[in-house]
This record gives sequence, C-alpha cells and structure tokens, in this order.
Amino acid sequence: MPSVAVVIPAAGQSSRFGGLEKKPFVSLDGRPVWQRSAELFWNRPDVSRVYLVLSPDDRADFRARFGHLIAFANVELVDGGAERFESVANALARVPSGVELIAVHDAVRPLGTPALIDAVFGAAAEHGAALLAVPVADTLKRVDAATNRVVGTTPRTGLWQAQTPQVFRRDWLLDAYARRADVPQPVTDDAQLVEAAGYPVVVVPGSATNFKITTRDDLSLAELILKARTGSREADQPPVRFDDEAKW
Ligand SMILES: Nc1ccn([C@@H]2O[C@H](COP(=O)(O)OP(=O)(O)OP(=O)(O)O)[C@@H](O)[C@H]2O)c(=O)n1
Ligand SMILES: C[C@](O)(CO)[C@H](O)COP(=O)(O)O
Repeated sequence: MPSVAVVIPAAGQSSRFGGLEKKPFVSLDGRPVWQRSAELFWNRPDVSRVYLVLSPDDRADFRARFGHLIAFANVELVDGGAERFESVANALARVPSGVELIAVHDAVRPLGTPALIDAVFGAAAEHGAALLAVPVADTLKRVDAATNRVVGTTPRTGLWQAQTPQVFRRDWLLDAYARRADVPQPVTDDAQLVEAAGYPVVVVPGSATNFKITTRDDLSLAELILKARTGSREADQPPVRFDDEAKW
C-alpha cells in the first residue's frame, strides 16, 4: 500500500458563491464543507498526512472554530496563495520525501466516496498519475459574452470534465510544479501541469455527484444528496464524526 499525502486547497475567495461566509466553511447538513471533504481521507490507512490550505485571512477564525478537529485528525494548516496552483505549491513544499503519492482534492468537493478514492488511488499507483473525471454529457456552445450570441458548437467527443481527487507520483508532481512558470495561464488543475511536463495522466470515471460546490444552488443540491444517502447507505456505515466536541 503506497503512502499518500493529501493536499486540500481551501484558500479561494468563493466569489461565485457570494455571502458573508466562504464556501469551505459553511455548514453542509450539520458539518462544514471542508470537514466533509477532509474526512474522506483522514481515516484511510494509506493516507499519512493531510494538508489543509487556508487563506491567511481565514486562519485565526478557522483555528477558533475548528482547531479541535484538525488537532484530533492530525491535519496540518498551510497558507494559501492568490491562485489555486499557488496554494497547492505551498503545501507541496511541506510533503516529506517518504511519501510516494500526492493526492489533491478540492475542499469544496464533499461528496466523494471511498470507492471513487480507492479507484483513483489504485490507478495512480499503477500509472503514476490519475484523476477522476466524467465524460461531457451536454452539447457545448461557444458564446460571445457581450451579446450572448452563439458563435459555434464544439464536438464533445473525447471531452471529459476534470474532478478531484487528482493523484500523482510525488516526484512527477514536484517536477511539474517546479516547471509551472513555463505553462500558459490559466492553470485550473494540477493534472494540467503534470501533462505539460510530459508525464502520462489517465482518467478514472468519477461521478456526477462528486461535483464542486461553486454556487449556492450547488450547496442546496449537495444537502439533498447527503440527506438521501443518510437515509440509505451512510446510515449503515457512518464516517467517524466529531459531533461530540466535549471529547476533544
Ligand atoms: N487561490 C486559491 C483559489 C482556490 N483555492 C481552492 O481551490 C478549490 C477550487 O476552487 P474554486 O471552486 O474555484 O473556489 P474559489 O476560487 O474560492 O471560487 P471563486 O472562483 O468563485 O472565487 C476551492 O476549494 C478553493 O478554496 C485555493 O485554495 N486557493
Ligand atoms: C481542480 C478542479 O476541481 C477541476 O475541475 C477545478 O478546475 C478547480 O476549480 P476552478 O473553478 O477552476 O478553480
């Protein structure tokens, strides 16, 4: 079983989400979104370390609200940067050399499952680099932003939507990040850097329910999915919870 470090970027501005509270910290069916994403990993025997990347602006408030959780789960906090890849780079600098694979998972993708994570960890162990993704299902239109006029239809054959976790051999990811200045912007995921560095990356079928919370509607949908799961499968095998704060 390879040793895996997990980087969870949570240092964005949540500008498309809006409101007073940033999306990683809002409650999703009773627990904060970041916690639901992190606890997918922190009990796994193959995960040796979890790094949670926060904006320095959020750090003090985060420690006050959630310090007991990160102490119990042995999560290390890292300062974020202005772009997602800068946030991830700050965490990569902390990963020790004994780690074989590094997984990067958005703090705002709380609905992954153990089966999906097993699959992408397994593919990364076999191929060196793997990400969850789903084939594009809708017709794609290119639209002029000023007029809302359609200017073209893009064939969707062979197009997949990238999700996380994205999992890489440590040496490949560090090499790719060391060469990130050569990659044209925008850089929107970690696999893009690994691809640009010339390493082969494979996709593993993800799930429509493993979506990223971007807007308020996404949060409402995630609540519905969690409630449906609680009524069925999750009720039988609940994750370790930290509801009883008095224990910590
Ligand atoms: N400088 C950044 C930007 C993003 N992220 C994190 O990367 C994940 C995916 O980013 P996204 O959903 O785009 O979040 P935001 O950048 O916060 O969203 P927005 O673009 O609406 O501001 C999120 O967990 C976000 O907190 C980060 O750690 N550091
Ligand atoms: C990494 C990612 O989740 C892949 O879909 C995504 O690119 C990050 O979101 P962003 O909105 O592009 O920052």
